[in-house]
Amino acid sequence: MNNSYIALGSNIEPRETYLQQAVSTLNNCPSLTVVKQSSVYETVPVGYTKQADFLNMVIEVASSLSALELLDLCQTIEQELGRKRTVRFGPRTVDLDILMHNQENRETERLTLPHPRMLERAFVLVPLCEIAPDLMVPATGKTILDYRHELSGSETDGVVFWPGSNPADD
Ligand SMILES: Nc1ncnc2c1ncn2[C@@H]1O[C@H](COP(=O)(O)OP(=O)(O)OP(=O)(O)O)[C@@H](O)[C@H]1O
Ligand SMILES: Nc1nc2c(c(=O)[nH]1)N=C(CO)CN2
Repeated sequence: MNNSYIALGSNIEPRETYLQQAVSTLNNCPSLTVVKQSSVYETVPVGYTKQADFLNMVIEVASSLSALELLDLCQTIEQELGRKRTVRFGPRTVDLDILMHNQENRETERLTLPHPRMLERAFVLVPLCEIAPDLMVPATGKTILDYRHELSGSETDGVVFWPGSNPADD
């Protein structure tokens, strides 16, 4: 079994529905189980800032898929849910980024692991820290909680708990 973490984001309405559809489509795949899911957070856009706020969350999945098979699956789901690639870092119905796949470290044209921007993104680290604070980041000797502590107050201020989304409330 392989253990992976996936970050989900949406900033085109209905944002919450897009996130839920992506999670249930993944969970319906026979080769994959969603093991944990974070709360949803509303987050200010990072990078290309003239766009609507995002909803972001992170999930942990167990699967028999290789990292590239998981990337294929994530890209198929993005396409099914109507994602159009126009502006780099721009608006999207749903974006699925593979953050980590086991403790794999790789840098290829199609796939870099861990995700190259995950450790500087409050919209990733806050939800990831909720479900995996003790997860070790390959080749760093540091945990997600360590990186979460390194975020500035202004970065974490842009990540706000989205009411009603805590899976423990179900
Ligand atoms: N860990 C990864 N997870 C998902 N895609 C990746 C990863 N590493 C490299 N890629 C490649 O990045 C390409 C661009 O992805 P995408 O369009 O989702 O980028 P983006 O969401 O605009 O920016 P970002 O990658 O910073 O979130 C994909 O086609 C994919 O091949
Ligand atoms: N808040 C927020 N900002 C972003 C996001 C995102 O998911 N959330 N995704 C980006 C490209 O993947 C660029 N900027």
